[in-house]
Amino acid sequence: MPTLSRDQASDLIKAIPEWELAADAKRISRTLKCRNFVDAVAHINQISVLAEQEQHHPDLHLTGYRMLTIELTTHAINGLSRNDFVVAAKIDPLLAEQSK
Ligand SMILES: C[C@H](O)[C@H](O)[C@H]1CNC2=NC(N)=NC(=O)C2=N1
Repeated sequence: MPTLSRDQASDLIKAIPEWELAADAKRISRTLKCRNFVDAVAHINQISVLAEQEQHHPDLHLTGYRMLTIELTTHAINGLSRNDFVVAAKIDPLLAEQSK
């Protein structure tokens, strides 16, 4: 699984504008404020089903009771692969009604 260069990552992230590329170009993340705690946990559960289907698993951080941060990196290569962008694009519709 090839590691994406910073240039490749900067290009791919244009297709998923809610996501941010880390300064070290090793991960992408999206943070959103959910309606409430139960909604945030529901999103985590939806994402878990997708992650199992894709066999690619994000780091999920639920902080401040309803702030959900989703981080994607490919642990096997300690960097970004195409898979991270594929899974991010599939997560977005699950979060469609949430604010940033
Ligand atoms: C065998 C299995 O597919 C691998 O261990 C997968 C599981 N999910 C994974 N998820 C992420 N984000 N990175 C990985 O390297 C990874 N490896």
